[in-house]
Amino acid sequence: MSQTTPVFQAVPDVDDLARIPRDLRFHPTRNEHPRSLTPEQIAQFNAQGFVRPVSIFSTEEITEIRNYFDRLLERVVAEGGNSYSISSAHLKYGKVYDILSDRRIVDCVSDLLGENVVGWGSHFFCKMPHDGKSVAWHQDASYWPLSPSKAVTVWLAIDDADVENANMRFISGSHHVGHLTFRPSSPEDHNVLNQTVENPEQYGEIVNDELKAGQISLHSDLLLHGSEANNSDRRRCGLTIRYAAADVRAAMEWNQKGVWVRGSDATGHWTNRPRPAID
Ligand SMILES: O=C(O)CCC(=O)C(=O)O
Ligand SMILES: [Fe+2]
Repeated sequence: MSQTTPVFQAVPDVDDLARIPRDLRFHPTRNEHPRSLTPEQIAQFNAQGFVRPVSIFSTEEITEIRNYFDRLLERVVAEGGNSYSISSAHLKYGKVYDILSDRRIVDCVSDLLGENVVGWGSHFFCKMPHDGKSVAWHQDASYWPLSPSKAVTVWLAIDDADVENANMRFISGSHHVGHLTFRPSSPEDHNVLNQTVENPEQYGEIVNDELKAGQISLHSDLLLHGSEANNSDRRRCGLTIRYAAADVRAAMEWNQKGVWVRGSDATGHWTNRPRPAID
């Protein structure tokens, strides 16, 4: 297997995505005996499209992760990157691979996606104080060359995230309405990504995803969500970690991003690269 890390666009071209046939319907979770989540949390995921908050890392563990991220960000900025440019990080940094494959996180994800799961994405959304960047209302599945839409994002709070420093916000129940129409974001949106769904509140109520550092939320790839600009003096860093059921097919060579984190991938579609040697 090649040891070179392929380079993937964090945000693929809209026209390229439109050419890929995708089944973007919500697939409810049926799991009578969850291992880590409660039956109520499974029901909440099906009804509302998210589960939150779930405590994963202790104060000591998340402090260590935060210190690691601080050093990584310094390195990346010195090389010309920024606080949003660290993506597909599990293919480059062993420490991020370890978080993506952490048993406690994977137990929760597997309760939602089944016994065979790949982890394929890891992207830091680090809002520096007053950096002016928002994340416009969007559905993750709209950005991804994956089908069917059986994918879940774990948002790990590296810093405490709350209304003051612009936590992520969900539109409860919006995962039931299918793939929504969006417009290309305009410069005034100051969007980290490039799609904007208008009038989100017509699809459900806004829920603030306030999390303490070390906690996660999990959301469906069809759930409408976003976040406002961070107008506080506190940083708001989250690590988004993306998972899919192993029977999901990826186009644009995104299968190369996937590592097996639970069970197996009988078809060998996902490349399952080894842990990167450097942290
Ligand atoms: O961190 C944010 O504010 C948005 C992250 C996001 O869009 C996601 O987790 O899918
Ligand atoms: Fe998202």
